[in-house]
Amino acid sequence: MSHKVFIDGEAGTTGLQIRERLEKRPEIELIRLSDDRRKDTEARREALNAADAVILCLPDEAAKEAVALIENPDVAVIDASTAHRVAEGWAYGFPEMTEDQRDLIRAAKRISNPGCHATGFIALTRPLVELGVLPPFFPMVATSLTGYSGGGKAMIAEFESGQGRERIYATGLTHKHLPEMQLYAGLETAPIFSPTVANFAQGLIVEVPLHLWALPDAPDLPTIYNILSAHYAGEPFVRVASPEETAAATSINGDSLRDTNQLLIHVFGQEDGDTANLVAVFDNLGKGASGAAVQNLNLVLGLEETAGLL
Ligand SMILES: NC(=O)C1=CN([C@@H]2O[C@H](COP(=O)(O)OP(=O)(O)OC[C@H]3O[C@@H](n4cnc5c(N)ncnc54)[C@H](OP(=O)(O)O)[C@@H]3O)[C@@H](O)[C@H]2O)C=CC1
Ligand SMILES: CC(=O)N[C@@H](CCC(=O)OP(=O)(O)O)C(=O)O
Repeated sequence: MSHKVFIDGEAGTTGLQIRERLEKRPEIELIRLSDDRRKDTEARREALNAADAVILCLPDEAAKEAVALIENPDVAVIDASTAHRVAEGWAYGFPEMTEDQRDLIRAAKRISNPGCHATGFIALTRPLVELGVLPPFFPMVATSLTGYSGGGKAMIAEFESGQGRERIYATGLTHKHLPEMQLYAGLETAPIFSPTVANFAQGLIVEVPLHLWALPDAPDLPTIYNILSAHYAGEPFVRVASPEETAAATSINGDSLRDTNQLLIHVFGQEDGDTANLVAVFDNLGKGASGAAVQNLNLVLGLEETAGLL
């Protein structure tokens, strides 16, 4: 049986990578609009209502408009934008987050694809909050190093023209991923979050440093490792590096998982030390966007979760 899928925003950075992952799959029939019709409201309305699933790879306002154009109750929507990440009635598209999240996604008609930075932060913290090792009131700090494709077509053009400069941004401490980071990590306050965009195309490293001594029960490093490693055991796309692998990783390149849907976690620190640095490495356009969207699509269409993904 073939499944009709429409990617609204197919010509953009995220959309293009989703198309590349889907067009090789015989069980998926892509509904496509010609270049002169891809922003035409009536053409989009028709495509949005004719699909079994649609993936929105649009700016927030256009994503909201697309959802409003859908009248067919059978259409499943996966929104890659920030528009619905903490909205009522939308399932958060991070299947590995908790035990029941995968089933929530399978049953949902409205799925929000997580933000790239948020994916790393939540992956590192939610299992610890869930088990009470990280209390919800704990003041958190996170940084991120992202490839420039995270800024879409405009930022790609800036860096590829040679004009792009590495920089910290979101300096007002109001990054658009803060609400989803707080909500889905299970925290009472948002983290202080400082991202850096660097001169490589695709990849992301999120870091969450922790003073273990300041946590209520002062857990040691092996406790943190064991919780994360048990939480992600058996996951096809999220892996916690063994202590030996982490000890050997004296530096990490931002683009080391480029073109995959993998997310690799390191728990850095000394076994008997009282500080830790939790690190998540992945592709901002893989597990941080397009790969994650395809994983969610597979779930919502009842297909093999790993189909078409590395
Ligand atoms: N890049 C990334 O790493 C990530 C991006 N996202 C999110 O995914 C969404 C898309 O981002 P990204 O792919 O980077 O952005 P791009 O700017 O690369 O692509 C956006 C696409 O949407 C098209 N578009 C804009 N308005 C409309 C409209 N009204 N109707 C139809 N098409 C429209 C644009 O057309 P045109 O080509 O004419 O400009 C463009 O092709 C955003 O919400 C972004 O926040 C999420 C996670 C990661
Ligand atoms: C380099 C850069 O600008 N990156 C974007 C994140 C892209 C992304 O994942 O966020 P959305 O899905 O929420 O758009 C940013 O930090 O705002």
